[in-house]
Amino acid sequence: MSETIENQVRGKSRFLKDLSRAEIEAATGAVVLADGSVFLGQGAGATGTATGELCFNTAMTGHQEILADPSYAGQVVCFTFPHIGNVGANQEDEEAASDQARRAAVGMVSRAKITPPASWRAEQGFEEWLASRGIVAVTGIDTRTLTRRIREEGMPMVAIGHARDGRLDLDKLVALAKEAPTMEGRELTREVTGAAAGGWQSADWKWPEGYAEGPKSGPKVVVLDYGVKANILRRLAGAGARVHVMPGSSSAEDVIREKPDGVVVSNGPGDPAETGKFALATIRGVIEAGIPVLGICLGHQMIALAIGAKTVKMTQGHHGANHPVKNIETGQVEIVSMNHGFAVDRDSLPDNAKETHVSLFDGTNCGFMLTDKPVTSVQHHPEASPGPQDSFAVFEKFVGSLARG
Ligand SMILES: NC(=O)CC[C@H](N)C(=O)O
Repeated sequence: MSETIENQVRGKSRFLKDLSRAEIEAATGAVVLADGSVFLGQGAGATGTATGELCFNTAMTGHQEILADPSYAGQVVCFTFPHIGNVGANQEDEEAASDQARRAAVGMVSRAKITPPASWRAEQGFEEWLASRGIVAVTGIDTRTLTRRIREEGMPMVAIGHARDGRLDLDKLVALAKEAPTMEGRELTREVTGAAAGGWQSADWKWPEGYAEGPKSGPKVVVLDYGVKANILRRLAGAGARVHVMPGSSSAEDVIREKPDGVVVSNGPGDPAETGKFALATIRGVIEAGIPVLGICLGHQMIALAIGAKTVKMTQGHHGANHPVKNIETGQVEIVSMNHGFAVDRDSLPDNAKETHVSLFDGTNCGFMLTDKPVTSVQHHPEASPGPQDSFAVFEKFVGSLARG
C-alpha cells in the first residue's frame, strides 16, 4: 500500500536538544531556522546543504518556472501547495535566460514527496531536474507551520540539508543558519546577469508549434539584465520588439550607443538598494536621455530609487500566482504572478510619479508612471510564467508606444 502523506510528514518544528538520535538518523533531510528550530524530513534533489532566506510561494502549478526564476537566487522556496512533481520538468519552461542565470533558488521545501511526472510535456522528473540544477530539497515538512511562522515573524534565514546516507550534520546546519547573511543589503544580481550582450530570438509559446520566432523589424528594446526571466524577453518579442539584452553592469552610454527605442529594467534577486549602488547611474542616465523605460519587479524598485524614492523590506513578501492587483487607471483588477520581498514606499514617491497599480492583498504599491518622462513600471510579473496572463498587455502597450526604429 502506498504511503499516505500523513505518514510522510514528520516535520513539526523542534529544537535540536529535543530530538532523539533515532529520529535524526532516520531523517535524510532537514530545514533549520536561524533560531535553532529543526524540521526533519526526507532529502530530495541535490545532496549537500544550502542556506538562504525562506519564503513561501502559493502557486499550485509552475514549480519549475518558479525555481528557475533568477530572482529567487539566495532563497529557499517553501511551496504551500502540497503535491509537487506532477508536471515534471521540460526545456520549454526554462526561465533562466543565460547560463549564469541557472544559479537561481538554492533550495525547495515541500509537504509531500515529489511525485513522478504525469504530464505529456515532461522531459524529466522534477526530482532529477532539481538535482541537475543543484537545488537541495527537503520533503515531508509541515509547510503549513513554516508558512504561518513566516506570516507572523517574517522570512527567516534557514539552512537546509540533504544527506543521502542519513547522516545529517544538524549542528552544522544550525551554525550555517545562524551565520547566513540576511537578504537586506545583499547584492545578488552579478551572480545571475548574463555575461555578454546579445540578441534574443524567441517569442510567445503556442500549441502545438512551440516558441515562435521574434520579429526581424520593429522597435529595438534594450533589456538591462539583472537576472531577467526568459518570458519577459519572449513577451517583448511577442509584442513586436527586436530584443537586445545587456548585462546589468552596462553604463548609460553603453545603452544609448545601442540606439534603443525603449529600455526595460529587469527583475532580479537581492536587495534593490544594494544593486542600486551600481545600477542607479545607468537607470538615471537612460531616463534623463528621454528614452521610454519599462521597469519590472527589481527594475520597478530600482527606478523608484533612481527618482529619489525609497524601498522597504516586507514581512512575508509576495510569492504566488494568484495576487489581485488593481489598475488604478482603468479600475480593473488583474490576477497576477508575484515574487518580491521588497516594496516601493509609496509615500516616498516624488511629485512627478503617479501611482498606477496597488496590491489588493496588502495595499502596497504595484506600479507607477512618471508624468514628465515616458517611464512606466510594475512590481508584479506581467509575463506570468507561471501564473495568469491578465497583465500580458503591459508589453503590447510598451512596445506599441515606441517609435519604429
Ligand atoms: N522578482 C524580482 O525582481 C524580485 C525583486 C527583489 N529581489 C525583491 O525580492 O523584492
